[in-house]
Amino acid sequence: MTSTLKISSLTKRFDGVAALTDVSLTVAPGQRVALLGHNGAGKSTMMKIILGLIPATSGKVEVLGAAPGSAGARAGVAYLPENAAFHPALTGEEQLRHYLRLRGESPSQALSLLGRVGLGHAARRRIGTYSKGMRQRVGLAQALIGHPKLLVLDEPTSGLDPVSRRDFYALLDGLAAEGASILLSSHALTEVEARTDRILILARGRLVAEGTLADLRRVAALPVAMTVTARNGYANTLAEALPGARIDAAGLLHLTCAQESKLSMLARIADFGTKVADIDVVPPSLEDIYSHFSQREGQ
Ligand SMILES: Nc1ncnc2c1ncn2[C@@H]1O[C@H](COP(=O)(O)OP(=O)(O)OP(=O)(O)O)[C@@H](O)[C@H]1O
Repeated sequence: MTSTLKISSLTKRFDGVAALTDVSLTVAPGQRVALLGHNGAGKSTMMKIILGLIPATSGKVEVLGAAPGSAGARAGVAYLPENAAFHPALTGEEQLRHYLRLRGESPSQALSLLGRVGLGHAARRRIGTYSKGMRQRVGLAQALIGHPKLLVLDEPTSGLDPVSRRDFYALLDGLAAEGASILLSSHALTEVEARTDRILILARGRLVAEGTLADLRRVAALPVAMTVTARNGYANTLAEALPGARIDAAGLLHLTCAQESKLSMLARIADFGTKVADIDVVPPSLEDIYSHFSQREGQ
C-alpha cells in the first residue's frame, strides 16, 4: 500500500537549535496516528514541514508522493490548528461558504459539510454564539473541504469537555474508515490511547518510540501491577507470602511484577484458592509508557 506520508531522516535546525533530528516514519491510508511529546519536542515543527510552511534542514518528506507545499500535496492535505479562529459575526454556513469559494469549490456544499460534523442545526447561528467544541467542528468542516487524504490536527481536542472530545474522535473514526489518514498531536494521553492506531513519541526532536500501544508496552517492558482482594482475615497471610505486596487502607493488596513473570505470579496467587476473592491485573498505561520513553531522553 502506498504511504500517505513518508518521512526519512528528517532534521530541522533553527539557528543552532535542533528541533528535529533524524526522524523517519510512514503513515498509511486510513491510519490514525498520535504524535506525543513534551512542550518543545518538535511536534509543531514536524507539522509545519509536512504542510510545506517551513523547509527541512535535511532529509526527505513525501506527502501523497509529492513534495510538501507542492500543488499535489496541498490538494490532499488539510490542517486544523489548536485554536481555530473564525469571524464571530458570520454564521457557520457563511464562514464555510467563504472557505469553499476561496478553495474554488461550490459554496452549496456548506450545509452538507456542517451536517457531517454535527453542526447542521447551528448552521444559521453566528459563530460568536458557538461553544469551543462547536468552533473546533467548524474547523474540521473547513478541513474536510476537497476530501483531504491527510488531516494534520494540532491538539484538536484541547479545551474540549469529555463529551465533545468523544464526539470529535467519533468524527475522526468515520473519516479514517473512509480512508483518510490522521496525524494529530495531543497532550491528552488517555483519549489518544483509546482512539488512535499508532503512537509516535518525540523527545527533544528525536522519535524515541513508535508503534501500537501493544508494541510500546512490549518495548518499554514496564512492570505489571496487580490488585488482590483477600477473603476476610487472609490479607496478612497473602501479604507475607507475596514478595513486595503492600496492603492499603481498604485492605486490598498491591504488588507489581515483571511482564515475563505475570503468569507465574498469577499461578502463585491462585494457589491460595479460596483465600483469594479477586485479582485485577493492570497493564502499564500510556502515561506510564510515555514517561518511560520521555524520561529516558532526560525529560
Ligand atoms: N521559528 C523558530 N525559531 C527558533 N526556534 C524555534 C522556532 N520554532 C520552534 N523552535 C524551537 O524548536 C523546538 C521545537 O518546537 P516545536 O514548536 O516544534 O515544539 P512542540 O512539540 O510543538 O511544542 P508545544 O507542545 O509546546 O507546541 C523548540 O526548542 C522551539 O523553541
